[in-house]
Amino acid sequence: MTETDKLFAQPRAQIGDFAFDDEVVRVFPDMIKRSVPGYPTIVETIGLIAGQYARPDSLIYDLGCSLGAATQSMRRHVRASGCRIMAVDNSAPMISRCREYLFAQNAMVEELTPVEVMEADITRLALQPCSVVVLNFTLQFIPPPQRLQLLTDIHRALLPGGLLILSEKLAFADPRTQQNLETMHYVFKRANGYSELEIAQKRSAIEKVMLPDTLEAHQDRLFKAGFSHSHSWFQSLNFCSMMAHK
Ligand SMILES: Nc1ncnc2c1ncn2[C@@H]1O[C@H](C[S@+](CC[C@H]([NH3+])C(=O)[O-])CC(=O)[O-])[C@@H](O)[C@H]1O
Ligand SMILES: O=C(O)C(=O)Cc1ccccc1
Repeated sequence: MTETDKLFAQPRAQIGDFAFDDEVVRVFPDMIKRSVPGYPTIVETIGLIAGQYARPDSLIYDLGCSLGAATQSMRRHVRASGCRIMAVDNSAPMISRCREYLFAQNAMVEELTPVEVMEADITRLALQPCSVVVLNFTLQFIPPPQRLQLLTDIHRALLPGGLLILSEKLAFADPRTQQNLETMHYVFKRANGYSELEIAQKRSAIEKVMLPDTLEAHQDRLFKAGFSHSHSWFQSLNFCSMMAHK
């Protein structure tokens, strides 16, 4: 069983930068569900989309896999023969718990797509030819100057007809839109039991390490990286998921 997220419940004298350490890993499933509107739908639908685009005998990457939620969904939906999923994250505690969860899934469900779990920095990975790549709320944690290179590397590794699924928190150029959706995101968190203090302290912790782009910036960058076509397929408040075609 996973714990309830109370990480930011007590007042802190100083708020350090948010990191995917042991403390966060212990509460992560609860934290992400209560913080990201639409997360369960996005995870389930990533499985469906991957099932449609996975080619026989090809690789699927889940980059910044955390506890492997998207990987678990894809393993249930991908039916193409000879496919293998590579789940990658650079947080050692995430990776070790991700392995436990996937092992538990093996025992419960038959005919799952095989997975390899890897502790690595995705900006330094030599990507192999693949049919599907998932960046489910990962790109927003990559330093902005490295984002185009990562997408270019992903585009190069994708096979013809390959697909990138990219989910992100969005920023909005129009100040009223930004304000409205940011407020509604706080309303969502309040409705999920987070206090004003928890919301404010978490905000300070992530503001320097998680830097959202606008949808337009994402689409321009995807185009520059070589993708021929991209569009969003889901949005709940300021959280969005896109697909980009090779
Ligand atoms: N350079 C990097 N290399 C590898 N991993 C990284 C790097 N930078 C950050 N990460 C990893 O990216 C993940 C982002 S969480 C993804 C949720 C998941 N996709 C999910 O479907 O539940 C999103 C969130 O917490 O909002 C963390 O596990 C980091 O360790
Ligand atoms: O909590 C937030 O405000 C977010 O924007 C999403 C989030 C979810 C989990 C870890 C870091 C950020």
